[in-house]
Amino acid sequence: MTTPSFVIGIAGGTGAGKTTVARLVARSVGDAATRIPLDNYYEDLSHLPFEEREGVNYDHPSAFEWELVREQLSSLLDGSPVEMPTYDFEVHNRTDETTRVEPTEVVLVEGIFALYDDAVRELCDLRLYVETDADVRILRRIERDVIDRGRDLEGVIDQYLSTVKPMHERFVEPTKKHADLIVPEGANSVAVGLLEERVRAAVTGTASGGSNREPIEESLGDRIATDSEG
Ligand SMILES: Nc1ncnc2c1ncn2[C@@H]1O[C@H](COP(=O)(O)OP(=O)(O)O)[C@@H](O)[C@H]1O
Ligand SMILES: Nc1ccn([C@@H]2O[C@H](COP(=O)(O)O)[C@@H](O)[C@H]2O)c(=O)n1
Repeated sequence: MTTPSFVIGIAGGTGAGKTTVARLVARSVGDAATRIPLDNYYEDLSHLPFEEREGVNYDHPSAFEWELVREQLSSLLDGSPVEMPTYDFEVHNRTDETTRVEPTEVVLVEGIFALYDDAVRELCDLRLYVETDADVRILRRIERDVIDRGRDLEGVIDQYLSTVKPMHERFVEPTKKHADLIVPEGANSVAVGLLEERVRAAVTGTASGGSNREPIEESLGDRIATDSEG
């Protein structure tokens, strides 16, 4: 049985580069890492017709099934596999299928609200906030939503102005204060390289310290005291 030893939370605005960072970092340790995209945990809206699902505010924390996120992450950290929901952006709903996720050494939880929920944050050893300017993010999003998510330009712009932008400012950006590290631009090669080294060390068991399950005062306490003694 594998019990994950290193959990990374990757938050940031839409289009910031969270998924790209998570993919690159996960790839560097192959099967030893699992990605948990929080998008898969949008509430099941099967009870609503498509036209109503189209109008939902998907950038409010209440759009997510947090109980399921907490439950499945805890199971993985206890070494048990989970049946992760899957999401279809074209129909604004979960699919009927789930993906079996086995616990691995490294777990990467990524999504706009990866640092929002207290319990989820507590489960993370390293918390990242990917920070990219809003103009770059909207340009990336337009391209992605039109090409990959079956949206039209007018709809993407309307959604951005009515919910995505205000919710980002109200709920997503403030979670930056919970980050241990801020990653500029997304797939920033220096940051990704350092993260790759850190997860490789976690997998080979050579990592020293740096776990946030231990409060900073405890992990750095001696060094802070020594430094202040001059
Ligand atoms: N540093 C970067 N420079 C240029 N493009 C990037 C960078 N990081 C990510 N991207 C691109 O931006 C787009 C959005 O990235 P993605 O990882 O899907 O964002 P998020 O998961 O935060 O919504 C993708 O097309 C990705 O290839
Ligand atoms: N049916 C949905 C569900 C979510 N969204 C948008 O996805 C964004 C989060 O995903 P990122 O990969 O961009 O981080 C979020 O901003 C939602 O607006 C959607 O458009 N439709």
